[in-house]
Amino acid sequence: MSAGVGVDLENLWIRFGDFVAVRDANVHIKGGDFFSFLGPSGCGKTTILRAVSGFLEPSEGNVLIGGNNMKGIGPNKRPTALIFQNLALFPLMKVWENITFSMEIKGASAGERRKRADELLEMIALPDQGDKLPSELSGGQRQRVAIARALCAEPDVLLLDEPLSALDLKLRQHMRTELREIQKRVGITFIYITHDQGEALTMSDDIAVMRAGVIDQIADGKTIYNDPATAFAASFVGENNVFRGKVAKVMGNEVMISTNRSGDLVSRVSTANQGKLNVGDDAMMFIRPEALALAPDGASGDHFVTATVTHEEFEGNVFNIFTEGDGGKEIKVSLPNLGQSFESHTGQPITLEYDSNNAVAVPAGELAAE
Ligand SMILES: Nc1ncnc2c1ncn2[C@@H]1O[C@H](COP(=O)(O)OP(=O)(O)OP(=O)(O)O)[C@@H](O)[C@H]1O
Repeated sequence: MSAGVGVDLENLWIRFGDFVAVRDANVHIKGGDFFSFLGPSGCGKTTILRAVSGFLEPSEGNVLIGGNNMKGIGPNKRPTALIFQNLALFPLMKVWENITFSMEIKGASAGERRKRADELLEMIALPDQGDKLPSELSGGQRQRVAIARALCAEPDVLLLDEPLSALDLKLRQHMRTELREIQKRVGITFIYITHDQGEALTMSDDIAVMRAGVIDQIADGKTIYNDPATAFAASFVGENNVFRGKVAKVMGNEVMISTNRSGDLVSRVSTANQGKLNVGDDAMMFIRPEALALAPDGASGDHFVTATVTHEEFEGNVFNIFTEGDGGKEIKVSLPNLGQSFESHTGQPITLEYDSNNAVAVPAGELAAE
């Protein structure tokens, strides 16, 4: 088992002509971690992966693998292996031959190759499947074979470019667990890129949230979900309700934000922004649908929002109430279904309460597209 080799991006800039695809990225990926770059299409994730694998030279800055600067080192000389969405297994080769293709090129004997293939098949939980053809496996099994093939070359770092996106939803969800388990077993560094927040949250030790070439936040999934650093991170990862306004008062790590429609609201300031929100600043407050609750009649104060219910839906595990709130923006409330009866509120005004610890304020900024 490898101790894991770290990867560092230092002041990395990547330009295509005048277009800046990656802007001053600084990332430290710990050896043996499962690290994800998460962001919408076109934000620069693949470009970063290409710079790590050596298929692209950065315009400025450095890529370090295991502390070694990779400048001028070509892709086949780097201790990395890359897995794409398109697996490209050789259809006429048996599974074990596919897995050990890199050894065959180096002249390893059939006996050695078979032994290594069997070890790797064990690793990906597909023992006894080596003599099949790729077409005799399921999509998820083929994906695991592609991983085994990449691992056979004994990379220090495995780079995965949206490897699950061609699979159907159920399989994709199942493969998250599989991938994470394989990564723990081999103990090498995985760098994963995805636009799917569910994948990033379930598998990663740490996540870099990217927006238009810029890394907004690097943290573990729980921190990004509960304590986002920017309006983009708050709105891209998970569902969130946003309230816009100006900071009316600063009270330690809390602020009071005055909004046009909902009055004054009190919120915790996200950790990354503590001390940075001042009176008069444009701010955004985010509250998750599950952090809002129906308030008892006659509630008042600054932990309450009033809104009019537009429609409701029953989703099985939760009952969703959609309301028109601040500036006509929709506010969603998700109440857990604990077997209680739900009274319809459609068309009625309601009051929603929240705990200021579950609300988070950041400077006003760009929101993720809906
Ligand atoms: N060779 C290139 N020449 C010019 N522009 C490029 C080149 N490669 C990428 N880009 C641009 O750089 C930006 C980032 O591209 P990149 O492929 O890294 O995005 P991404 O986040 O991986 O998106 P997706 O999830 O759609 O793959 C895009 O706007 C893309 O058009």
